[in-house]
Amino acid sequence: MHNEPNPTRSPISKLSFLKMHGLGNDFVIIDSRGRDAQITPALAKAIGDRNRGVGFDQLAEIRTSESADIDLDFWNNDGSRAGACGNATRCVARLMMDETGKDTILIRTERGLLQAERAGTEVSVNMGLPILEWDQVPLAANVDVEHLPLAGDPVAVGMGNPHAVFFVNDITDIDLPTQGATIEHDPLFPERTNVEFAEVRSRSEIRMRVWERGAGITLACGSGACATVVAASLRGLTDKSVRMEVDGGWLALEWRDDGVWMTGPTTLVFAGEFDATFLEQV
Ligand SMILES: N[C@H](CCC[C@H](N)C(=O)O)C(=O)O
Repeated sequence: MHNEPNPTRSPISKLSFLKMHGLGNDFVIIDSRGRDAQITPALAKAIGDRNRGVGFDQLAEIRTSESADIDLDFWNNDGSRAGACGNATRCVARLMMDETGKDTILIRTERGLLQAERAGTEVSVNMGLPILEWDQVPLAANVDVEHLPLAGDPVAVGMGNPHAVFFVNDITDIDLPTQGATIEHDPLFPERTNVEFAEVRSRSEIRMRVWERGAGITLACGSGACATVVAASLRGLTDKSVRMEVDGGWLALEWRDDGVWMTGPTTLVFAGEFDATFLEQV
């Protein structure tokens, strides 16, 4: 009997990973440098299952880069791709800083080249300039991004992924699962959307809660925090530099001429290895 490899099966027999989080926004990080991409939608979904896999808000796959320190791809736990993920970018930047000893890391993501820097015990990343053209967010219709024609008068902001930011008087007064899921799937957003609710506490402080496209409620969302400071500043509600309290802690945000900078903590939780029997079932 021949022991031919089964072409329908993943050729991966063991898969090492790291679990990290930034403000409780949690990630599985897989290093695929020097080899072909290993993550498929089915594998992302299986790993992302909190009962049968490990669970994560996003999976980040590190790839060899020709133009930066690394390339980075993001997956949601429903198996869909995300064009941007600020907190995972900060987490992976921390790994690369520890690995190389450098204080500045260049990371190429789907939205372009991002620069991350050591900021004391924290990590800052420039998430790039906000996208405010309706077809680039993207939206399904040519409407005013600063006042979307939806109940609650949200602002649309693209950060390499779509966001709808709602300003509310009282953050405790929102039904996040119901409103989040409804807005995520509103036909105005052809690629669905991440949804942020923001209570402006002062010109320099915002309380924000998030419903993420493809992941649901999370304790923090870096690109969502960036979108929120842009929206608040466009509406004249805050300055361009704010402290933001999310469910998982605090981020510092600053919309500068070269992009939206976000600073916050990163935590390495553990290193693990997916077993061959788990991978074979995917
Ligand atoms: N947690 C991420 C955002 C994930 C966005 C993802 N849910 C999408 O489909 O765009 C962050 O820190 O920016």
